[in-house]
Amino acid sequence: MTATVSESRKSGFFFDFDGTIAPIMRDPGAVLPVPGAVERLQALSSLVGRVAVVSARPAAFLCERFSRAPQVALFGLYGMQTVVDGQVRTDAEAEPWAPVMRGLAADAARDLPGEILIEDKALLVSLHYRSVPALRGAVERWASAKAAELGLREQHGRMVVELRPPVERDKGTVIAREAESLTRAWYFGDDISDGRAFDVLRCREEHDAGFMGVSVAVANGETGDELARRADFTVDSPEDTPVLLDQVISAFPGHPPPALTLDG
Ligand SMILES: O=P(O)(O)OC[C@H]1O[C@H](O[C@H]2O[C@H](CO)[C@@H](O)[C@H](O)[C@H]2O)[C@H](O)[C@@H](O)[C@@H]1O
Repeated sequence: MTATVSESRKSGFFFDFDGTIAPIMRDPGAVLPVPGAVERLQALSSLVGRVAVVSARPAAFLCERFSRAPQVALFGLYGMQTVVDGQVRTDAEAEPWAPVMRGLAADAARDLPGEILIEDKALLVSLHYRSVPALRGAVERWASAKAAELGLREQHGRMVVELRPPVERDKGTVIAREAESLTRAWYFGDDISDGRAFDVLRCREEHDAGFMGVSVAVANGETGDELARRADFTVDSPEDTPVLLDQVISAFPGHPPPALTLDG
């Protein structure tokens, strides 16, 4: 903590959304940040050089959830979307894939059982089997075949398989770029895709003696303990992330943590 406080303007805090600062629920559209998370991120953003949310959610969804934290940077669809001056910008390399992804969402609706929730995020299609875990194998086989047929990338997550365009964007590439000018970077995540950000921080540390990366895993039985074993710290649930952030915030002189509120 001291190392971060002493180089606060060259420090960054980066957060995954679902399962890290938001609870896991059956209906993705109903998810809000856990109580106090938005306030903690906003408070941090006035103390350090960079605070950002790096998620597979669309940037527009993140804009709604973080409207009360205007200094927090938002990266959606694994970095294929960014928000600049309140406007969502989509990666020029990814955009031409929109028709392919539209067709894919239609194929999924036609081919997969009705219990599979198809989340069509324009440039990313998520196939959720949370309500019928027994269909995991069938969904994964369908997704792999489609990825091979259309030249797409597969990303596995918590009771979900996602398909996306083959562009070089993931949580690791976002963190590598965002942390370039920083000497301290913290990343909080709960899922397989967050491992890429952990890797980038570890690699940068190995090659840059002046850099310190801190990986924080939010434990859960679905991802297993692989991410937690690679983390510097582990918290037990998304609700515990604001508690850890309180410790970080209170390490800054004259900055007691903000009061928890119940509306996220
Ligand atoms: O990068 P993230 O912010 O972690 O987003 C990853 C995916 O999160 C969401 O799915 C997960 O959370 C859902 C809501 O709690 C849950 O129903 C689902 O089973 C989880 O996989 C989101 O719906 C996806 O679009 C994101 O890709």
